Amino acid sequence: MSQLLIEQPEQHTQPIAAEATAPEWQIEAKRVTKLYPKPGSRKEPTAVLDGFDLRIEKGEFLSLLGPSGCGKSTFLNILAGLETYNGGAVLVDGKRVSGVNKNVGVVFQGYALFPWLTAQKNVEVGLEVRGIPKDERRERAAEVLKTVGLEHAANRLPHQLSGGMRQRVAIARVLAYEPEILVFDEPFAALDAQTREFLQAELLRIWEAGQTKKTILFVTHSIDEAIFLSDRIAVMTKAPGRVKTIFDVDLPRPRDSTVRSSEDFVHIRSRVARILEEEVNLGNAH
Ligand SMILES: Nc1ncnc2c1ncn2[C@@H]1O[C@H](COP(=O)(O)OP(=O)(O)OP(=O)(O)O)[C@@H](O)[C@H]1O
Repeated sequence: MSQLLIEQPEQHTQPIAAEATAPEWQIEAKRVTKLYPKPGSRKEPTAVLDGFDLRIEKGEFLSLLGPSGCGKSTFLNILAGLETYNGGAVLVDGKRVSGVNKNVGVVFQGYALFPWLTAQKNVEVGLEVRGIPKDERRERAAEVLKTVGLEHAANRLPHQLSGGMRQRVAIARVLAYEPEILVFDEPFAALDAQTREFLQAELLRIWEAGQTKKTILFVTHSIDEAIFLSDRIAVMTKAPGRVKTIFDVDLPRPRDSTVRSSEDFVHIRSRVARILEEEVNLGNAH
């Protein structure tokens, strides 16, 4: 008993108010290092991430911006359990990431749909590998296709869908198995500007309507996309990447496209652009 008291003294002395307001970190990256072998050399690896620190709260929408090659996708892949890392720690719900976590859903830029399966079946397949019974699979897939506005296209094959529709199927597939965390790697980069803005608004609508908000890590090259969507934006340094500056996006929610022309939006855009340009220019100087 006395040992227990010695090991946990803070729990008895912390004020209750401080405990109630302490953020609940769902994702924690602490001093993460990732090395890749240099092409042509086995001995000298290159650091892609070095001292990468980031904390994301439960239910938060955080975007990651940074110069090309700074390690954004690398971190996303580490978080999803698709890549290993060499130093530091990446924790999800306080547990070290080791291998693919079924609580993390990933949406990539390429739609990665099976071309021979209908939209409905493409969504169902993700549920099948998770052992969901057939009837429930069918029901859930139809439900999420409705959520993303594609119930009319459920029986179409991917080649019969536009790029934006295909990306909505990819999002539906991930939403169907209800992960708590969603990670997006430039999901709208290949789409035309109009479809891109439409899907950004759709993504916000779906996320804001969720009973329990999912935690989102969103990798993008677009400052406007990051501002429109996010609670916070983390700007990375050039490689070896680490988080350089974090911006709070204090724009009211729910957001619609009118927010893009607001004074606050324009103001934060210039602040983020200045920090990002510093890094891009540093990269170009070498
Ligand atoms: N499997 C790999 N083996 C060796 N090097 C790799 C591997 N994957 C990525 N890299 C290198 O790591 C660096 C970071 O890549 P990453 O894709 O994470 O950057 P990024 O910030 O997402 O880039 P972009 O914005 O251009 O998509 C790049 O120089 C890339 O060439």
